[in-house]
Amino acid sequence: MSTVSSTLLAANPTTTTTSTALSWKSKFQTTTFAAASLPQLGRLNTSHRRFVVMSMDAKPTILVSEKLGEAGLNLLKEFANVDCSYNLSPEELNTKISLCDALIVRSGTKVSREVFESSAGRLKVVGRAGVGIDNVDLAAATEHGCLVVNAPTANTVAAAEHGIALLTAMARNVAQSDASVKAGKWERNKYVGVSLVGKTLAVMGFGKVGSEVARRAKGLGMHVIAHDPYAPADRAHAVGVNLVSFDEAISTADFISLHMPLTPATNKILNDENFAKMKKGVRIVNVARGGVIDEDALLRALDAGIVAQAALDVFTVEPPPKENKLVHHHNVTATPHLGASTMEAQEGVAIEIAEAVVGALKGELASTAVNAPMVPAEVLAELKPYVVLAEKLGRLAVQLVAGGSGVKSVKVTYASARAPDDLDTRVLRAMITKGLIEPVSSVFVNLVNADFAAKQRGLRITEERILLDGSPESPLEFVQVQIANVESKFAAAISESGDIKLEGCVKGGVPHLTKVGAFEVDVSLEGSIILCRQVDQPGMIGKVGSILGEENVNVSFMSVGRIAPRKHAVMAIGVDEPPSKEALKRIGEVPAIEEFVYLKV
Ligand SMILES: NC(=O)C1=CN([C@@H]2O[C@H](COP(=O)(O)OP(=O)(O)OC[C@H]3O[C@@H](n4cnc5c(N)ncnc54)[C@H](O)[C@@H]3O)[C@@H](O)[C@H]2O)C=CC1
Ligand SMILES: O=C(O)C(=O)COP(=O)(O)O
Repeated sequence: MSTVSSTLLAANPTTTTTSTALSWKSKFQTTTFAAASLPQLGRLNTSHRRFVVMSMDAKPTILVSEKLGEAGLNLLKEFANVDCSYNLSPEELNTKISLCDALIVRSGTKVSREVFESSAGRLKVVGRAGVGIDNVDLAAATEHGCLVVNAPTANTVAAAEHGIALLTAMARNVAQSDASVKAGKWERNKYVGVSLVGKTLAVMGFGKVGSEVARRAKGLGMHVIAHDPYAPADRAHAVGVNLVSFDEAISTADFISLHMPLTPATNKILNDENFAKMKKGVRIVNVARGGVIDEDALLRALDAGIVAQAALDVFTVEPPPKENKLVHHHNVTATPHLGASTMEAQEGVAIEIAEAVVGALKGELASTAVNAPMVPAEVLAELKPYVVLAEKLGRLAVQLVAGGSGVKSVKVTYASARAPDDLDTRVLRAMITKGLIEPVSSVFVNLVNADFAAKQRGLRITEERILLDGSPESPLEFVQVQIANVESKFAAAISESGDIKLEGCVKGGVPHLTKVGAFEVDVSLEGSIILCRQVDQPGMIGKVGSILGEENVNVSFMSVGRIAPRKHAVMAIGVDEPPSKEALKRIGEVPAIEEFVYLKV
């Protein structure tokens, strides 16, 4: 039996059984869901603990477009159909992608906007088997609700070791002299190198790789400084490194080693202006990304003798064109993007990315998500019933809006005894957004694209916290959703402030609706709901209950909230199956009922 956790990264549900969507499944797929893991599937008779959805193919398809370590491939194959197709042209990739639920790439595949557009919504996860995600159009991924995960740790040491290999090889002309010996020459005077000990190395980007390079360079007796606007000074001090300004780093260094990501801010950060600030005879190592150097400017700096040597693992265009002058420059050592290419790193990266991709396809939150909030598994487990509550409140609230009133402004209030930094509401906000948008549009919304989807619709969601006294044992006491400046098809849902207002909480792990407008109710959000406003009087529950009974609708909960005896009251009725039109008509005809609405949960 395979179980699927309720997912936050879900595909648009094509099945009608669930509101919080499934992951990669389509309505043709056979999957057995454990009822307990999918509370949103509705109330199940205990004799029907499983849902079975018929299928043509029970496995998702994962396209692996570049060579991946065997151990990772094996993990993928246990869960999915794996299509290893290397060296695809962009057109071939665009064609294939519409048949794939996940794509795994390294640095050689450009995952452009066209890839996401061509996938027509099927692609749910892009796994980058490595660190740099500059080859993935993250904005397009997010807009298409596609999660991007990377494998940020497994190749750190390999990249750092390659940096050191290039540093030492460059200083001692290893590549050039090797070529010379192989050409039958013996040029001992030509290849006199420079020493590293006592020299200053500037590590540009003091992250995982940069700090490992620094550690190793100190072992070689170098004086190491670093520049990284975001790195904490104490982490640098722990390695015996001083963080300095960009200008100080590049102007005092004998060697510069680049370890920052390629971003708009670091693009061509080493340019003519900055080469001019460097010590004459500086040596440069780049195992980061080709794009952080203006390659034409580097060529000019090499020719002018400002840069004595460069060792480059990465290039703006990979592979670089055959006639690339940098590659052929006698003072340049070049390797074909080998930083991560050790047996150990490739196995590690493959396992790291396979686990992340499979987890994401199963609907789990990835801890290496690049374009979605990373919520630790234990926090998510605790928030799980609130996640369901959040989506249901959004879904109910939007159904209360009268046709023609555009929803533009939503306020969400979280009441909790937890300190604000001890309660991560991003997931809840995303799920409320999902609930608000999905019933009234054709888009699907998940944790990845919720904020984007809201913004695109001009939907402003503000969040407020009510800090309660008491025990912070449960993360939330209640959640309120208010929609401002709209009319409601159920006038009683309008609160004193003029907004549609719903409030809910979790009781015994089950989400409950506890307030509609100014009326307190208590109905478990497991089936669907009928809300009736009536003049409070004896016998109302019986009347409506018997109409539903006669129409064969199972009532799960009934609750009446009133302002004062014999005044207006709101009755909330939980029903297991949708009532027929006839049943609803009969409820509307009960004389004391002033208005009613049927809401799908
Ligand atoms: N050649 C290869 O095969 C490999 C290349 N890489 C490249 O190395 C880069 C670094 O990898 P990690 O250390 O794992 O990433 P990381 O995210 O741990 O470190 C990057 C560091 O760069 C810093 N940074 C950002 N903007 C900066 C700026 N303008 N100036 C200075 N520092 C800046 C960040 O604060 C961060 O500390 C990756 O982005 C990737 O492009 C990584 C692995 C293998
Ligand atoms: O992890 C990175 O950022 C790398 O540059 C490694 O690239 P690769 O997976 O070897 O194509």
